Amino acid sequence: QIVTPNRPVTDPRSLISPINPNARPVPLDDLAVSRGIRDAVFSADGRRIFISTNLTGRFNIWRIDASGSWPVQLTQSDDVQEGLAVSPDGATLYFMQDKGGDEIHDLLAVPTSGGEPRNLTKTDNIDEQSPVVSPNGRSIAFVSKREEDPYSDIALLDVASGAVRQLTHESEEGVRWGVVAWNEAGRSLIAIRESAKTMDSSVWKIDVASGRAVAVAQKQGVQFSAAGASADGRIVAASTNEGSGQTRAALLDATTGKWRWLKRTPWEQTATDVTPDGTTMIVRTNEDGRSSLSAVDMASGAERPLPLPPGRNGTIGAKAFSPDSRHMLATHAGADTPTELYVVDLQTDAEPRKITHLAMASVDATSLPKSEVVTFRSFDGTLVSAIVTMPANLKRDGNNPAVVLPHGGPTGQAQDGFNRNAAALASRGYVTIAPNFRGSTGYGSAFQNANRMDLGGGDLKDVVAAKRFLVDSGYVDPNRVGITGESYGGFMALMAIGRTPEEFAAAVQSYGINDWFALWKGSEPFLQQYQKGLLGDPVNNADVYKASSPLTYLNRAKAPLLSLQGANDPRVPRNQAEIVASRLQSQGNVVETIFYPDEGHGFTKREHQTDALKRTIEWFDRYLKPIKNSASPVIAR
Ligand SMILES: CSCC[C@H](NC=O)C(=O)N[C@@H](Cc1ccccc1)C(=O)O
Repeated sequence: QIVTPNRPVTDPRSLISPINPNARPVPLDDLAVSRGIRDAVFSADGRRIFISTNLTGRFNIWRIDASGSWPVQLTQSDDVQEGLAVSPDGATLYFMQDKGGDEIHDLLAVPTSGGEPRNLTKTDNIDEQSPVVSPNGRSIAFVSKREEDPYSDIALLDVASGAVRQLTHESEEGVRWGVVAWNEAGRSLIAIRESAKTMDSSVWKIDVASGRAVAVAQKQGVQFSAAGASADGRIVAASTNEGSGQTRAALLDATTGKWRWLKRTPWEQTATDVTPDGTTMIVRTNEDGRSSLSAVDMASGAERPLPLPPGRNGTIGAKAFSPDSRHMLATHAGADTPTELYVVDLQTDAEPRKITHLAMASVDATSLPKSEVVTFRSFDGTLVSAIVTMPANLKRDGNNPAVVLPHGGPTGQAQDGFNRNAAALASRGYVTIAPNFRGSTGYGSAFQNANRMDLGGGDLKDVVAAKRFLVDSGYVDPNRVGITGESYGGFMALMAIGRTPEEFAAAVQSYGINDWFALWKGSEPFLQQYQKGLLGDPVNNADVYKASSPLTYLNRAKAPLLSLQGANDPRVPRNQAEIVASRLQSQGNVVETIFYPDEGHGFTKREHQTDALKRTIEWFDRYLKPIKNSASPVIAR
């Protein structure tokens, strides 16, 4: 049994389908057309906000007045544009862009008044990401990774000449650097160095002139991160999992090494941002998938909760603040509330101002199903939490269909925000459950590491325990439960139909892993290190790779499978889905595979998002819902 934050176990019979005369299936086109946000920043004078959003079906950059206005489109492209950063003189907006989801980004610049974007890097085999502009506007710090390297570095771009200087010189496989903030009026940078293999991370201060890097917080087996520093660079807004294994935020005195902790909580607490004046640290507390924000005075340590409604709350972008440090951009979402952008006043308790209206009018809290966080004991007694989205107007008669939604990563977490699949399914009568199986983040390092060398073992048993929790509620028919997920969630769906063929009656997997060894051979070197961290060395641990691969169990699969796959996916390439399809076809199983052109790891183009959502719902309707006028399900089991 793995120790996680103590919380009460939920009685499955306490789940209740509410009576709601307004409840109706949310139109799938309306759900798919409801826009998302990838990034947002204030302009240099604080009067405007730049947002990367897909109003047109493509993630381009739009400009609005900070007081609220009709959005003006600044850039257009079929490719995703994000990583926004504004020059201090307010004239230029920097951003990053890849090609068809290939994850090899360039840095670009566009005049904030509009005009032709200029490609600043133009490198086909170097990924340049996450620009952060120096206080004098002359340099841009960014993360740079050559395609063939198993590590990434920080580099500086001289804005006037376009010359690039490498600031760090990493040599350890699987290590990547990240820029946190410019410090000491531009003389130094605060940076993070993290290992994809061990997940250790450390905080560094880098002298910009000499490139000399000094560790501010570093220890083997420990994660340290930082969000920024006070104006004099002395107090660092930091987080660490040292000791308990659970992440805690603190104010770290970089000169004495002394940590000043916030009030204790068993839940994951992370320093996410520091205001430009260096006085206030923003902290996000993630209580079992529900996150809240607070502002902490960096001199006194006094903490003040920010008045966002319960749900999934966070800051957005590398620079979430107005230049006067008074206002902050935050996102809020809930099961019945699609993600929107808010301006929070850090000096008053005024209600945050919603400045986007991204959702269609029909995607609205009066008709959308609600969620609740539940906890159950898994096979070995370990506490596992999950987000249940419950349809309205169900009878507790054990006849309803359900779908389990495992998340990606595996180092990730299902959170109590807006989930398109959950909203579409639950508004059509499916009970959904998104379990935080072992391997998830948010419950401490012992839980996070508990599926290493055992992918699709104990974590799959947690997923099956989530299904049984729903069945024990009395609402769900155990023979009408499906499973769907993306990436690692797709892997879970494949593993589930192969290893536990009696449990799931239909599956939809999106860009999931089928064969870890084949994936490792074709992966770029940095991802190879992440995989080594999860499964060990592929040659010495060939048996672990085999035992953890769905391919090993597909001969036992019975459930009809729909696979959705980006044709350009650089993380889980299309041949993973092709091999699943040919194996299942040769066995006579029902299998259908759809490839989306110009898409990488995740579908970003509206027509593909719409198609994927519609096919997913149709698949489950076909295989999990009873034939009209008949009591038996469509598939013979
Ligand atoms: C430090 S690299 C992290 C990779 C990332 N994991 C996040 O938790 C990721 O891309 N995971 C994929 C699954 C995957 C795992 C290993 C190799 C390729 C893909 C995901 O999105 O679930």
